Amino acid sequence: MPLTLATTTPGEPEIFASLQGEGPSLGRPSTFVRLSRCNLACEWCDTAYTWRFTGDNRFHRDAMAFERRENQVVMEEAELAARIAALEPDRLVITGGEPLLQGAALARMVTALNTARPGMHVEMETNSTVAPHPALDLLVHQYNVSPKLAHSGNPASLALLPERLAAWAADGRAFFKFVIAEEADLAEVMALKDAYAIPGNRLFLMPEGRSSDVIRRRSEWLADFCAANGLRFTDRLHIHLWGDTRGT
Ligand SMILES: Nc1nc2[nH]cc(C(=O)O)c2c(=O)[nH]1
Ligand code: SF4
Ligand SMILES: [Mg+2]
Repeated sequence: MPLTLATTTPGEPEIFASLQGEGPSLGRPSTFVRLSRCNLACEWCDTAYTWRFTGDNRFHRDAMAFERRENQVVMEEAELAARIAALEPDRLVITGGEPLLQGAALARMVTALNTARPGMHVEMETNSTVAPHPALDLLVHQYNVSPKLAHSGNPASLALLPERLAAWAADGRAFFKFVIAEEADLAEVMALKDAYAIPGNRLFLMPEGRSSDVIRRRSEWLADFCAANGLRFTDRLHIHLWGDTRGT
């Protein structure tokens, strides 16, 4: 089975070289691949074009519906590996949507990539709910794990899976990245940190926002909270640089 990618414009797969805008690798030149589909539905999702297709009426604050045909493109693993190998960065960020939903195909793609371009650093963005396919797990250097809090609108029974959270907490490759919109979200993070013994040096807080202004406003109190509690702060560099646009 090939991979289903998101698109920048109809028919064009979302594969691009940029700077990692979030988390422990912020600022590093990286090639991004965005896969389509997600098993969650966050109210403030900034990539709803990966999952909120016509007929899907799960709540989203923009209530946008996307035509599946214009927003998905299917690609063979070898073709994707060749496109990544042809770009400059020696780091790959696989994102979505929820990329681990396509774990077996991703394992085949990264295996091909390792032949075409040995030494690539492979970083995976995930919403925390899907166990990595065992073959893929052997090929990933870093996970950026973003469990979704109550303000995402997802029921905790879908978004916060104890077995998964415990597994990520125990994996030194996994960096947690919580999206924070309100000060009320902080108590929820601290409870998860305690419950799963997540070390502060692997726990990032990131302001929710799709514009520089909103991110800046929330950063003021969020950065103070991080400093006072031994947690890491991450900006959303790509939003400041390029705004909320596909392919950046
Ligand atoms: N530059 C850049 N950095 C990112 N880090 C995580 C991203 C994502 O959408 O998962 C992302 C993205 O879309 N662009
Ligand atoms: S988990 Fe990520 S891709 Fe899925 S709905 Fe939430 S923010 Fe969007
Ligand atoms: Mg994003």
